[in-house]
Amino acid sequence: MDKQSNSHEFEYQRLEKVLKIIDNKQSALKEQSSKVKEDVVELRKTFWDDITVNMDEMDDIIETQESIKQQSNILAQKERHYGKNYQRMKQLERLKNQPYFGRVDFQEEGSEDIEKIYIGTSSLMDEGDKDFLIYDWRAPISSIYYDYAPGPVEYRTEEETVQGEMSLKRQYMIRNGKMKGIFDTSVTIIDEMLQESLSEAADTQMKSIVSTIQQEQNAVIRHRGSKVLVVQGAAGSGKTSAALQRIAYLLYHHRTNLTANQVLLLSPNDLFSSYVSNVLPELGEEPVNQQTFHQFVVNSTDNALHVDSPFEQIEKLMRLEEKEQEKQMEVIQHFSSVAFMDDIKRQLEKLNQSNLTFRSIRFRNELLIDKTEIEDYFASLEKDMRLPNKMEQVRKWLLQRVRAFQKEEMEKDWVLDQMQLLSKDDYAKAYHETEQEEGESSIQDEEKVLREKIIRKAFAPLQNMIRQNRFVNTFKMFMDLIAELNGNGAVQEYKVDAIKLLRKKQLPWELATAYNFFKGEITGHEVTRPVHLIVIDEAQDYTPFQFAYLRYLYPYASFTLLGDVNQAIYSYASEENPIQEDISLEESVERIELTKSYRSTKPIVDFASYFSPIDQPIEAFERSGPLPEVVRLTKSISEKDALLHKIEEKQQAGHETIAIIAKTADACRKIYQQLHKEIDVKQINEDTKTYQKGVVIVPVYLAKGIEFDAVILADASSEVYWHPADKYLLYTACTRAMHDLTVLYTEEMSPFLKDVPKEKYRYTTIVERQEEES
Ligand SMILES: Nc1ncnc2c1ncn2[C@@H]1O[C@H](COP(=O)(O)OP(=O)(O)OP(=O)(O)O)[C@@H](O)[C@H]1O
Repeated sequence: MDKQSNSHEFEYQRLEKVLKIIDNKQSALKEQSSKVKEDVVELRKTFWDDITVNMDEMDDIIETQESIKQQSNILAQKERHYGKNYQRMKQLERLKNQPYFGRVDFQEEGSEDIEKIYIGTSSLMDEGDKDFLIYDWRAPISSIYYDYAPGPVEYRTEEETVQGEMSLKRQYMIRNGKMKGIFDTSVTIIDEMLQESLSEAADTQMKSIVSTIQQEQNAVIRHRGSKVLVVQGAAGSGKTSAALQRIAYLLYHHRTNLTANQVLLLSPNDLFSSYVSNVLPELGEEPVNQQTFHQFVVNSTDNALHVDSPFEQIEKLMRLEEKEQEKQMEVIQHFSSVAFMDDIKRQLEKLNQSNLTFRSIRFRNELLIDKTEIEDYFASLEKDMRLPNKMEQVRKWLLQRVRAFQKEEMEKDWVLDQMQLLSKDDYAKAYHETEQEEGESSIQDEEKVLREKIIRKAFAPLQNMIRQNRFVNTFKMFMDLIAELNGNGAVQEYKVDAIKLLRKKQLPWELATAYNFFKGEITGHEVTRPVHLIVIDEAQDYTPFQFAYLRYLYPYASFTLLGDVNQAIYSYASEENPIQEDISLEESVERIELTKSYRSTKPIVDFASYFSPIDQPIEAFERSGPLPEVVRLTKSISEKDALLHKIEEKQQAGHETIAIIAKTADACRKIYQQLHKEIDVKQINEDTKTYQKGVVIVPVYLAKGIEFDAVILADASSEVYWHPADKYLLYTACTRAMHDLTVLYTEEMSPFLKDVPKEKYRYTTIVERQEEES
């Protein structure tokens, strides 16, 4: 082994050398960029100078067009070049802070040489652009760093599997370009770096985990093969982190056929979206299209509808009495199933063979085309044609009919009346138009132009209405479908209330996906952009119907689903979700399980594991911390005082992000009312867009996917968390804590907490502060 190149001295010198090269590259790039910028400015200024505009003959026109095109191409090329330089500059800036974080010495089978592979967030070549000084973490060879300890190793490239021997594996802690630590490891990735990273305080933005990716996470990130990858991962096992790294990995490896705008990342709420928004840019990638499923549904539904959110659904449900709640759950489950989707398909089949509900077409309060005429035309179309194709025919036919009306309407008096209202400018334009077309302009020609203009404008809304298929009343047909539903007593009862809501143009969440599916099957689904990769985080919160809908909309896209069956907070809504093992998906699906939990300290993971609703392996990363505290509030202390006391305690312990988690928005509001005059505290609701440090009050379902230094669970009494579905909420709430967990209750603790052995937590009773202090 080459002792010299392993010495720390060598590493310090190398770091200096690499930083110098980065500096040089930056200077060169700056110079190049300012040159390109000057070129762009100059080219924009003189764009027309190099073009000879000649419109005399057809040949001249073509030549002129050609030369404009060429000139635009040169400009676009230079602008692209400038954009690329800018991106590279940002990459170099990041490398300056931390050029690399790992090194492996690798000898390929059959080769004499041992290569020193340094790994960082992006690659760097030497001055002559011959050798890699740093390999991008996504390069094929970099995978051995994440997958192996020193010894025999292999990695896959697009073409082959390369085998060899790893003789050294080293980690560097480099901050602001300064070497802070060097660690050699003989097992997989050494824990020191991970320990350091996990012991840090919670941040308002998620960090990339590129330097400490674990082997099982690497399998998720680099997975290829099946079109659907399902990741079941314990709370805090790095699912979201791995999902974002996977997107960065795929964008890097499929540069030519996958761009950021072809990726759709579905996240649980806006707060979460903002929390993770920094990771991809930090990895040097463009942000991808990120939406909640609710936004996704709203975007493709009728503008006039109010679509309830899943949070409204859960809140409504939690407000109901036990018996009513059971009924409503039954109803929601009915509408969440793939069986209901099949019902809709059957209903559509029937509609296709009979008729749809159309709206008559009117213009200026006059009936232009009666709905019965549209019905007759629809009925005359070939029976076997699919509904969206029939609708296209109807659309074309209607537009044709409208064009004929336009001609008739041209001569009417109202057009003349409107002409009087036109401006001088309009008249002047009409004059020029006719002059250009006819050579000279006559009053009659001008009037014709002006009449056409008025007609075009007047008919535009009608044409839009036809293009947007508003001549077919999908919403009314959907209401009819709901009204005619068969189903058990609960569904029958529900129908009545649902119809009332629908009449008010309010779409309950349990019907929202179904309506979009129904509507899309009639008028065509609004899939505006090509999407090649869909990543669904918190996928356990999707109903089978919702997932089937996405698969149906994007049959050619690859899917990565990440979730945790134990955090199925909508288990109220559906007993099934796409993360479950026994869910049968049509095609081949590969599953990866992440069992190690990184977020919380070992005592917190151990504590929560006793009330995880489903028996799933979870292993805590060895990080110590205080035992969770379970506190009974006696009658002598108010909730307000108890909370203030606990918050102060956490602040004194140095925690910066402290969450008071309650079950419902109502409970959060009450707590906020009690505290906001006493301390600086923020209430998080559905509309909260950004995550801030400090003390926050948040309902469990909005704390999903996020983490806090300390969590205080406001009221874990038996009357709050009692239903089997509450167990998921309790588990989700407690696993948000990184370093410190406190659970308060009054009178009797939740039955789920009673399953935790006493030695797994500190049990205290809170008494009034004055008493305690005296
Ligand atoms: N390999 C790793 N290196 C450093 N930190 C990690 C690693 N894996 C996970 N973490 C950290 O653990 C925490 C939890 O990660 P993440 O939020 O991705 O987990 P999750 O599985 O999505 O959690 P949950 O389902 O409970 O919301 C984050 O702070 C993340 O940075």
